[in-house]
Amino acid sequence: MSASTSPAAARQDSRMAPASTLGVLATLRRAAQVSPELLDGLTVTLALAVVAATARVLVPLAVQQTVDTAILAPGGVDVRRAALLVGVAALGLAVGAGCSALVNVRLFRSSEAGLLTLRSRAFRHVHDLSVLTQNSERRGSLVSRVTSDVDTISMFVQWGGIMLLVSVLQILVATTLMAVYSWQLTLLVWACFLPLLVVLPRLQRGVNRRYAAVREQYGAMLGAVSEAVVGAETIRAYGVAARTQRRIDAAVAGTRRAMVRAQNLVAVVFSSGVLVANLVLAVVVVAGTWLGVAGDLTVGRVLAFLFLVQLFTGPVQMATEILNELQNAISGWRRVLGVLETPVDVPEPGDDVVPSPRGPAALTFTGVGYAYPDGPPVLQGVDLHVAAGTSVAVVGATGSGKTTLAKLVARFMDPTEGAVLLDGVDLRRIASRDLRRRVVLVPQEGFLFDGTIAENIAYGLRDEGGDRPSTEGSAPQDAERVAQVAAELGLDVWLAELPSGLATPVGQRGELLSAGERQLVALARARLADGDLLLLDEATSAVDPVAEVRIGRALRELARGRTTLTIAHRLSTAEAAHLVVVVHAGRVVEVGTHAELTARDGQYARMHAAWVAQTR
Ligand SMILES: Nc1ncnc2c1ncn2[C@@H]1O[C@H](COP(=O)(O)OP(=O)(O)OP(=O)(O)O)[C@@H](O)[C@H]1O
Repeated sequence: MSASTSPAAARQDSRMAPASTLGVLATLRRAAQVSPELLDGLTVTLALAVVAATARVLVPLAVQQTVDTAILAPGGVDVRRAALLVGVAALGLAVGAGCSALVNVRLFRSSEAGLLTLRSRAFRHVHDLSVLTQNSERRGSLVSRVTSDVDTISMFVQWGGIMLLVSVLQILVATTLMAVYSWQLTLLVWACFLPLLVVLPRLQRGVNRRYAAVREQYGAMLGAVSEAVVGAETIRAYGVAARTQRRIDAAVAGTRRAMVRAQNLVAVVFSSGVLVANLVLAVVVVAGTWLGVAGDLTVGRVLAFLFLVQLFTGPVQMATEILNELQNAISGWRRVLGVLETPVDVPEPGDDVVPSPRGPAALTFTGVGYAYPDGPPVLQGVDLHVAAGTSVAVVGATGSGKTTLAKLVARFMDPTEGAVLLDGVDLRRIASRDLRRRVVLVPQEGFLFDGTIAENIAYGLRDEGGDRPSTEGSAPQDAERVAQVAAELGLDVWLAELPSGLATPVGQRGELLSAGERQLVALARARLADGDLLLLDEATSAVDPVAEVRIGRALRELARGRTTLTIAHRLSTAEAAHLVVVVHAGRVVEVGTHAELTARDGQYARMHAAWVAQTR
């Protein structure tokens, strides 16, 4: 659990202004608080950058001095002085290059360290956000905040920030030197550049907009292509290849159009920079010569001006480009800081924490109500007691609130009213490490990771310390335990049929296994996790009769001796449970044994009669 997710941190976060409303400086300040490494040794880096920028002005200075005081010296060419000046300039340039390299290395180090902290804090926080927030926030955008937004920031921090500084410094130093040589010519140079300074930022914003359109079109193209690949079977089965092709062609054409539009504008921006630079050179030559003839300017100074103008053009163009990058980085920072500020809605207990030791688990709902954010109540006034070691089947129409009930027990979110108690203790007072050890949820579609069956089962292993499940399962004792639970659940016959048994790869999300086989792996994983309270969301997907028998056997074995709450989609599960709970429109409307409820003329009796008529 990261420091940022403690209740105190969350409270502190909620007192601060949200990141999305912060100005540029405030965003940078807060970013520096989150990643203090970014400021490591910044003063030295800045000093080195100043030296590097100043060193570049040495060439024009040396040219002027060499021409005016060595080549055109009153007593004839002074070779020694010329050599000395060139030597000093070369030395200065070498020192400048060294400083520049050091600046890069130092910036790279501090920014990598800072961004590592930022990325890992953001990732851990995303992980700590409730399942609810992750759903509503769209997982994709959360992932992009942790990856591409941090990359945008990284681009700016590693390159843009310092280049902006160096560019501005270079412009200042070059202007100062130009002013010393000739204020008239300096004014002329600035007069030529000013329109560019006004127009460039606008053009640059246009370029940004057009590149945003390119990214959008590119995303649409990727979406169309990947959908066609994933849905290849359906496309072939329905003979809609031509239609799909047209969609892809349109997306490709859209990307091309957007790209051409963006590139056209880039060409305009680039050419206008070159045009102005050349224009300024011409102006300097003409005006410089004129001033020279009038006796106001030496040959060396005119030549130095030509070099200085070169030093001026690059930074002007670069600074506008970097200012844009700064805008992107600032919005990236705001988004990442926004993630860090999202309060954790299932906070860890504070001082009121109560230990929850292993052992038979009793579950109680007292006056539980729940509404999803901005939604109507989906559970109301739920009172229920499940005795330790018993099995409960929750039944009800689709959308009645069964899964929500189970999610509250797993503490994916907290009830908006009332409380859920484990052995009489409110879940909000139980440390998540204890809760995860005691409550194990088997979702309808257990997620399988790319790896072998054994590795996937081993996700159920817990470290001795408690909460971190082991993913390797490679230690000999782990492999033994994996094989043992597989045997206990009666999976050895199935595993023996597979080419590599437990070492069989499952593919991404388990796509190499059938739906029934994936369930078997998920059940073995839950068995290894060995909780006291089992939450089973019964799979609705149909499996073949052999798999059905295997799953049934594994389920019975898994549930033996544990408190079990099953969201039952098959009424046969309800028949076998100790207690049946009927949920209707968010309320518990009937509770009793199967026999009791069928004897009543209630909702369960009607559901059961309909099911019997359908299946038997
Ligand atoms: N993440 C969510 N955000 C907003 N509303 C939700 C969310 N999940 C479920 N709901 C709503 O809550 C209600 C209860 O849903 P729930 O999944 O608990 O029903 P269920 O009985 O498990 O249904 P099913 O048998 O189809 O799985 C539904 O109206 C559903 O639309």
